[in-house]
Amino acid sequence: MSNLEVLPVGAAADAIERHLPELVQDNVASRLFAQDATLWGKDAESESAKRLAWVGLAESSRPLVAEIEDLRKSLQDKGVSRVVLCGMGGSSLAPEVICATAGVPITVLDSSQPDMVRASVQEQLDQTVVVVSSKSGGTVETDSQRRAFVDAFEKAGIDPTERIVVVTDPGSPLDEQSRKDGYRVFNADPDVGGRYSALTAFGLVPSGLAGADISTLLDEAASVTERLGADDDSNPGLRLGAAIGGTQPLRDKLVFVDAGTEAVGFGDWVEQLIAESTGKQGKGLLPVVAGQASVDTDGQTDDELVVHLTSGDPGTLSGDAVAVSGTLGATFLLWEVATAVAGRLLGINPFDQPDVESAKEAARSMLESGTGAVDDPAFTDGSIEVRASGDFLGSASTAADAIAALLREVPKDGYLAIMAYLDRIADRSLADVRQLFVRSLHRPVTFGWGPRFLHSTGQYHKGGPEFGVYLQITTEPREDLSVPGRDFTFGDFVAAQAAGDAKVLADKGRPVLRVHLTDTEQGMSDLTQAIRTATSSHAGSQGGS
Ligand SMILES: O=P(O)(O)OC[C@H]1O[C@](O)(CO)[C@@H](O)[C@@H]1O
Repeated sequence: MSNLEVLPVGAAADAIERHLPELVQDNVASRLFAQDATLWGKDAESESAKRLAWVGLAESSRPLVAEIEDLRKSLQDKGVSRVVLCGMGGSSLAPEVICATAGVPITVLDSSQPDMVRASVQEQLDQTVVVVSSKSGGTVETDSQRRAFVDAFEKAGIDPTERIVVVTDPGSPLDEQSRKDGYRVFNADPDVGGRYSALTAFGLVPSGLAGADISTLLDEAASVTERLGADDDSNPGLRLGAAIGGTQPLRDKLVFVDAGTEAVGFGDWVEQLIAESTGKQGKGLLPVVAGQASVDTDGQTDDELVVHLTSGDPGTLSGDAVAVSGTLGATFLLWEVATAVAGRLLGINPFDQPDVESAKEAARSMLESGTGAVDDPAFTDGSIEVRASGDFLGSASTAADAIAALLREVPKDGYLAIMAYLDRIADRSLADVRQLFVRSLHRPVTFGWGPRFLHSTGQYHKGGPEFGVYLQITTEPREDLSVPGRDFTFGDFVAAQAAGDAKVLADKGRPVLRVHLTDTEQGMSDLTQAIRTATSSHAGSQGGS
């Protein structure tokens, strides 16, 4: 495989032709690799100045390799071979892709859903090392997961400081407390933001401990650093940035299709990078992670650009699309450059996430007051409680009618976001409903597991264009779980996160339908049936298939 290829057709090719001369003339690539913070305008300068060190990680992360490999060996000598990663968004998405692509096992716990936490905490503790990753050290999901593991190790008579490794920024509350308590701490480069941190300790420590070849990953990024920093119209980073951020009219939905890439689950990583970097000030690009679903590309809409993730020859491309191939390390760096370039073309700061805090604040206040997550349902249909913001429900009295009413709210340039606060391993079949909605709506449909998506597309939902419509799915945990040392349980917390996010969206006037499953198994079956009924009636009403 070549180490990096960007092949555009249609609107993507036009965008490159239109923008490349200026990007080259303005020395955007060389300035980016010189960490020039002025590339995104005055307002973005102070944030950008402390968020550009990712351009040099292929070299600056090199010393970590030996440290991580030594630690892996010493753990293996003690029979510790199971790696669990506790972290959200940029603190866990890259290791998940690196390990899946390398075919090495890792358990990524990026949820506050009690059943998921319990499953991770209870399994093979005697063989487990836990990496607790948090740049800020303040993410409540990660802190709660850490507390659960410390408690479990202590109850099993295992010294937590022997089995928990911390990755965080120097000087974070987590850094100071962990060092004081005697934990092994890896500090990450503080001048790299979470979603750009794939090649920092956040990406390398958990992946290296799990057995991935992190030295080669850095070699792959190093091999393309010169090309990506060149003020040249063959620069794949400039080309991809122009393709995704410079179409006219803007194709602001990027449909990521797995077209043979060897990078397993790459869409989930690039989704956070693009959504959280560009979705703000009412603008942004919405990643739609379609996997291998051709239904998303059969009826490409005029605001979609298809991104084929390939491992080489993409075959004959049609429509408005771009094919991208490359080694994993090279492709991480390519997309980071492309997102920074697209941010310049879109006129936004690609390094802040101003709207994420609003949902965290809403969740905190609900936890403290113990209200909000339990407002009365509009009605209950069997095992499904139905709540809605706004008055779109009308006379709906069944879950199917409520969903059909929500579908009628999707604007012609809008999208539907499904946000499922369930166990993404045990309940993974629920993700299949996305395609039913795509077939019926013929509009982009995203599916995110909660609370994981809050650290990815969540910024876009709240700060991006106001044409989203939201279906939130929550459930009663099979069994709740306390958070040691806190006055709330994981069940309280995930309910408050869902209610808080729904409130922030509703306060922005967005249509939000909240379906709560009072029994997970029965509820998933009833909900899937209701979705089938609603999507077929919606398709019928549109004269569609
Ligand atoms: O690494 P931290 O500080 O726990 O943050 C986790 C994630 O939450 C966010 O800060 C907000 O979603 C992301 O940018 C980040 O990757």
